[in-house]
Amino acid sequence: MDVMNHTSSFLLPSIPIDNKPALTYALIVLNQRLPRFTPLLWNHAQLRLCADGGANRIYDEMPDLFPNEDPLDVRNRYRPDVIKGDMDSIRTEVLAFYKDLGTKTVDESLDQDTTDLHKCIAHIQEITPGVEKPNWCILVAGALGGRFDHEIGNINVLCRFSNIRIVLLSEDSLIQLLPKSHHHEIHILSSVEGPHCGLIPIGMPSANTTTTGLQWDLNNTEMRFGGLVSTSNIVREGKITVQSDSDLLWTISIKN
Ligand SMILES: Nc1ncnc2c1ncn2[C@@H]1O[C@H](COP(=O)(O)OP(=O)(O)OP(=O)(O)O)[C@@H](O)[C@H]1O
Ligand SMILES: Cc1ncc(C[n+]2csc(CCO)c2C)c(N)n1
Repeated sequence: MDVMNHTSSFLLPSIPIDNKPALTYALIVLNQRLPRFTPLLWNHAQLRLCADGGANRIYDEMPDLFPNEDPLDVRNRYRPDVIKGDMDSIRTEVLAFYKDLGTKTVDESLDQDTTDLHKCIAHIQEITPGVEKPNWCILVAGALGGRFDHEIGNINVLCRFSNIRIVLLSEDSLIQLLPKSHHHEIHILSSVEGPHCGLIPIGMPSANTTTTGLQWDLNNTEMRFGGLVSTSNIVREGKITVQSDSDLLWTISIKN
């Protein structure tokens, strides 16, 4: 089985040249308080989208992250490529501001069956033919914490688009899906992440998961909700390996 490599190098100010795998990033900003490292993610990304009210966050909160600069300069510098959603949360003046700067806006208010995050991922899929390839990765800022139904909706997007690398981020943790189709090697950047971590079966139990590099490794272990799920685990080595018969969520704490 092929190995899929993972590192959180998007949390570093500059991505090391020898970094493997070398990924191309897109960023989606959600309608939650911006993590402090959002400008970093923005600079790494080739494509930047706001999900509906996420545009208010860029408009209101990016200037707060640069207190010594004129807010207008900051807003002009951080211009999203696309704003997409059902457009019930973006404020009129924010929409007008970014339209004037040339941002593409897509109003999908007729679709009340998928979330704004889902709409943004589907949009990236439409305009980026190679996004399912393993060298693409979509970063989602503001996906965790806040309303529980939104969090679960965001996690459901990981399952719905399980063929695309997607990383859900908040100020203090990240979540990604480890598909059962691969063995996984997670290269830990201990300056920015860990040591707290978790491995969680999603959608169905896992009959068989084996890991190395954790304080409480799994050894052909069964995990299921109502039984064992691996929360409050601790990263012990620089490389974590995971193999499982089911898709799992990997989560690790982000240092501040
Ligand atoms: N509190 C939150 N926690 C996690 N994600 C959130 C939260 N609030 C918004 N989001 C994410 O940001 C996206 C855009 O948010 P927005 O508030 O514009 O959505 P919405 O469609 O108006 O939500 P709703 O109608 O359910 O309140 C959502 O689709 C969701 O993915
Ligand atoms: C069974 C079911 N539950 C909830 C919704 C509502 N909903 C889900 S996504 C969405 C859009 C949010 O921007 C809305 C309103 C639905 N349609 N179907």
